[in-house]
Parts: sequence; structure tokens; C-alpha cells
Amino acid sequence: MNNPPVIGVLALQGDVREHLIALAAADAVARPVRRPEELAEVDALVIPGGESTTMSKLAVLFGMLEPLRERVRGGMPVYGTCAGMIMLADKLLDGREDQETLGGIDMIVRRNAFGRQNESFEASIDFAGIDGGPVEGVFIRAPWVESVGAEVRVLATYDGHTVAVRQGNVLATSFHPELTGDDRVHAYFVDMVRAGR
Ligand SMILES: NC(=O)CC[C@H](N)C(=O)O
Repeated sequence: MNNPPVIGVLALQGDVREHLIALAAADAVARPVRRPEELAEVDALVIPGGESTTMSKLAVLFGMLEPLRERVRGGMPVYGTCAGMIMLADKLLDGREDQETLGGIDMIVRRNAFGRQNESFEASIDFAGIDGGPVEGVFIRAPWVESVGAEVRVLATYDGHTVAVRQGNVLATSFHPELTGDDRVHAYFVDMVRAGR
């Protein structure tokens, strides 16, 4: 097997540690990324769950917004969970007025969409491209994808709402696979990164 890919976890805010552990379990070299110099050294990036408004503010404060946008535009593989999905949306509904996203997926995401109905819940999710049965999805004040462009593949839905999507090298889920001890979604992402090298 060739060298394991080096995958960063954006460590401005959110559940960074759980992603580092899940990525290591999926045979990647995982490390936190806070600064542009650290971003430059990784092959791919995970954007964790947390609070997207805070993450967006800290990205501006740490001078990370433009470097992140540039890497995403340049084709770096990225995976965003929950708040991370929000960060990857080209368009956002129910965001804060000054809230910035990186974009990367041609989709409209509604922030806190499930949260209005149910703050937090778990559900079995059939995930296209992942074998071995459904993955357990942990949803915490989760967004859903309201609509997608022609280039976007819908990988999973729950209750009629899109909760996992992929466009090229960019992957996003409304839920948190890093909290379940099941590393198949991270392994799927690591495979995407390997395939792109
Ligand atoms: N678990 C999460 O990441 C929640 C996301 C949060 N509701 C936000 O708007 O960023």
C-alpha cells in the first residue's frame, strides 16, 4: 500500500478530537489544522461539527477564510459534518447575516433545520457507496440540504430530506459519524483522498 494520506481536521472550534481518532482508525495520518502554514501541508481536510457561526468568525480572525476557499477551489478533498456541511454550502438559509461559508458544493443548506423539530436524535442511514448495512447517524441541531445542483450526488436521505452529498472531491453529511465508533464514512473519505492522488 502507498503512503497513508495526511488529512487535517480544521481545529478552530468543534469536535476535532473525535475526527482525529476516526481518521486514524481509517488508516490516515490525521492532524489538527489552525493556520495557513498547517493547511498547506495536508492532502485533505475534515471540517468538524460545532457551531458554524463561531467557526466562520474564527476563520476570519485566524486569516483562514481565503486560504481555505483557495484550497477548496483548487480541488483539495474536503469532508464536512454538520457545521462543516454548512461551511461547504454555496448558499445558506437561516444563517446569521454576517456568516461566511467556504462554498464547494452547489447546494442550498438550511441551518438548524432538524433542530427546530428535534434538538438531537439518532437514525439508521442507508449511505450509497458504503457497504455492510446502514450507518448510525447522530444529528445534533443538524442542517439539511434543501436543494442541489446537477453536479451533486445525493448519497443519503432521512425522512425525505437530503443528509449526505458529494460533488467531486467534496463530501458533506448533516450527521456526525465521528461520534459512533463506526469509521466507514471516514474510510469512504480516505478512499476518495487516495483515489485523487
Ligand atoms: N452539531 C452541529 O454541528 C450543529 C451545527 C449548528 N447548528 C450550526 O449552525 O453550526
